[in-house]
Amino acid sequence: MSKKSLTSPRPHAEALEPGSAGGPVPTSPPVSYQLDHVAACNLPTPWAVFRLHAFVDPASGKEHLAVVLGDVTGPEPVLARVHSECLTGDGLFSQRCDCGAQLETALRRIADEGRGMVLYLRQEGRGIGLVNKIRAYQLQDAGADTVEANERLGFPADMRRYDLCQPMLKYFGVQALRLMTNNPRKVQALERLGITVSERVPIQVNRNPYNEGYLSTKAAKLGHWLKDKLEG
Ligand SMILES: Nc1nc2c(ncn2[C@@H]2O[C@H](COP(=O)(O)OP(=O)(O)OP(=O)(O)O)[C@@H](O)[C@H]2O)c(=O)[nH]1
Ligand SMILES: [Zn+2]
Repeated sequence: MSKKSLTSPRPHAEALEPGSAGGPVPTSPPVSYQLDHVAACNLPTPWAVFRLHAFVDPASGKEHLAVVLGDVTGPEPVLARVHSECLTGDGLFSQRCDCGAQLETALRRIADEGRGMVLYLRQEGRGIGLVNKIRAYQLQDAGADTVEANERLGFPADMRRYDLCQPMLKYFGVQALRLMTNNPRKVQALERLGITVSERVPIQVNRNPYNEGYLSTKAAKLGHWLKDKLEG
């Protein structure tokens, strides 16, 4: 690591507005996002051939994805996951968290039903960015928990925003979600945006020796609904 980054007073976060500091829901008013739908293609996976849609936020240049199966337009609630980017878990098989297993489970469940969507939001590391998440992991390797590590780096526990779900759901004509999550603040944040969450579907997978502490801290400090027993 360079001397400059070691002495940086506050690591630079991603270009997202700060949300709740691990509190109940983001307190700042929802931002009205204009997302551009740029392109769509087939996405063959082991479970189904999805449609992959690329959106761009013109203000920040940030790219977001929707992975869609079947006809999601209309009043029938859509089985959905709002997934925050985790390169280490989603792409590098990291066992430090449950993200990769949750993403796979969500896609598999949607394939089983033949209808649903994953909104893949590019807010890595709960909004602090990839390098800062690795800084946080370094602090966790030295004994901090996931919340303490963020705070020691000068960040709130969770900087994510969900405002950009609105234009994505509007694009597809989705009216209500059956949301796969264990995060009560995610449900509250979406409902605060006027998005109907008709059902919260638990998605508790891949508890292992490497993420045991991480999951316990999420339950204790971030209020996640996590029970000891895992689902399939
Ligand atoms: N800052 C930080 N971010 C992390 C850490 N572990 C995972 N993440 C990020 O956390 C996000 C996933 O959030 P989680 O808190 O695991 O889960 P959630 O999306 O709030 O809730 P679920 O819907 O139940 O999965 C991704 O953006 C990960 O990159 C960590 O130790 N520190
Ligand atoms: Zn993760």
